[in-house]
Amino acid sequence: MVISNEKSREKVLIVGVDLGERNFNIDDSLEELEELVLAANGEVIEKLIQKREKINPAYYIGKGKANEIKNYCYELNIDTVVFNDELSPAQIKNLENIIERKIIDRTNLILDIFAKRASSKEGQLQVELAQLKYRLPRLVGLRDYLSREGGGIGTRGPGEQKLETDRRHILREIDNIERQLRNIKKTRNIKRKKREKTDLPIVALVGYTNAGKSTILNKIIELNENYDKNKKVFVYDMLFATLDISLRKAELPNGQPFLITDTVGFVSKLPTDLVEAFKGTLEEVEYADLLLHVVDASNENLDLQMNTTYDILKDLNVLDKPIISVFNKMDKVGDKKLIYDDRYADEEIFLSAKNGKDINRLLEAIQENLPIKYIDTTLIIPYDKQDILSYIFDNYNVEIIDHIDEGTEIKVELSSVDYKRYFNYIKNR
Ligand SMILES: Nc1nc2c(ncn2[C@@H]2O[C@H](COP(=O)(O)OP(=O)(O)OP(=O)(O)O)[C@@H](O)[C@H]2O)c(=O)[nH]1
Ligand SMILES: [Mg+2]
Repeated sequence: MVISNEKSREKVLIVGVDLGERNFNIDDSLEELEELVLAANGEVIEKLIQKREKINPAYYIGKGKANEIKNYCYELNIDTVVFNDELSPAQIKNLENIIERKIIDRTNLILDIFAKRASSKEGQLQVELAQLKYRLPRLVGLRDYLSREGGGIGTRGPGEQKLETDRRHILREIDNIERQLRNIKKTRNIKRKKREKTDLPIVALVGYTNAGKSTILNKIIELNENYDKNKKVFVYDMLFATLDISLRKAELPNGQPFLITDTVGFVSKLPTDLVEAFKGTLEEVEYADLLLHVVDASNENLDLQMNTTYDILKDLNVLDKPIISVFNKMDKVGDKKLIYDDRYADEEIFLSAKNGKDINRLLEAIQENLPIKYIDTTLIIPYDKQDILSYIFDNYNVEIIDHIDEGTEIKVELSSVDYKRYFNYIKNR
């Protein structure tokens, strides 16, 4: 049980149904639900499991069990009851009528967490859209707490703003958001085209929620900021004027510049609607040259979490990219033997994001696995720089365009390292 000192946490009772399915462990699943509740600023006071042959279409659980929950809520001073699956509008309404507490299902809970975490404009719009679509058929069941100020879990939009409750307003808002998203997509395609011209390799961090993706990203950026103090790498700043903020600049030990992007964490039983909604933000994964699959090695459900991530990556059609599995939080593992089945990784690396040396090892692993990219470039090499010209002739297929006053004009596909090295000689840069 989670003990919290924060008085403001909502008191939550969680409920799961065990249908005895193979490959499904109700205890693991509820443990994860408890972590999700915590992430949504709730505190789990009690858990209930009901074994059933099938889900009750009217109440999800049995009607008798619902009455039992009502009593628990009264005795334990529970604010909110969270169910481990998505509930139909009718189930929510019926449960509310009996239990007389706020009823939240797994989908709504996950939407709530995503609403808190979405940071980009697009991510926020996508979450809000998914929330409004979820809410539309459930307005009757969700009663008055939806419109209440500070209604807690399940009532907050991105940035904690209050979500719309009027049906006609919701429909108009859905239209409005969909239009905004179409525009963002257009802009993104234009930006991507610009980026493809410079063609820096992209590394995407993917993995289960709480695995340590953002921590690793921040450590890599920090390391690079330390390098940057001694080096003036104006090239980047210029490139970055045209990039999304979700893509950050970094450099490998050999000087190769690359872009790195964080993604939203995956969770199991991710509602299908939300997977669709998030395909947009996960689009960077589709354009990545290498995936860092971050896993929390200290988590009991390591294998389940890795499989969940791989299922989503399979869905996105990206399993053929180079993948490095990063087993993070090794400081918490101790002597425990890790049991998992990692079919898709090209390399596995074990580390602790908090350790700077480990981050250096990770950068080396990226360097080894990152496919080299070549960039179509036109250079003008001054006549007094014959050494550069001969280096390029020795290492590339070169097409001589012209001999002009400033030097020899050549066309060549440079590796990104050389692109950076000879940046000063690029024509019309
Ligand atoms: N002990 C330990 N804790 C870590 C390590 N790396 C990250 N953490 C902690 O794990 C928690 C989650 O880290 P995040 O970087 O936010 O995880 P994330 O994968 O970005 O999570 P989502 O954004 O929710 O998907 C934080 O409290 C980190 O401080 C590690 O190597 N060791
Ligand atoms: Mg994160």
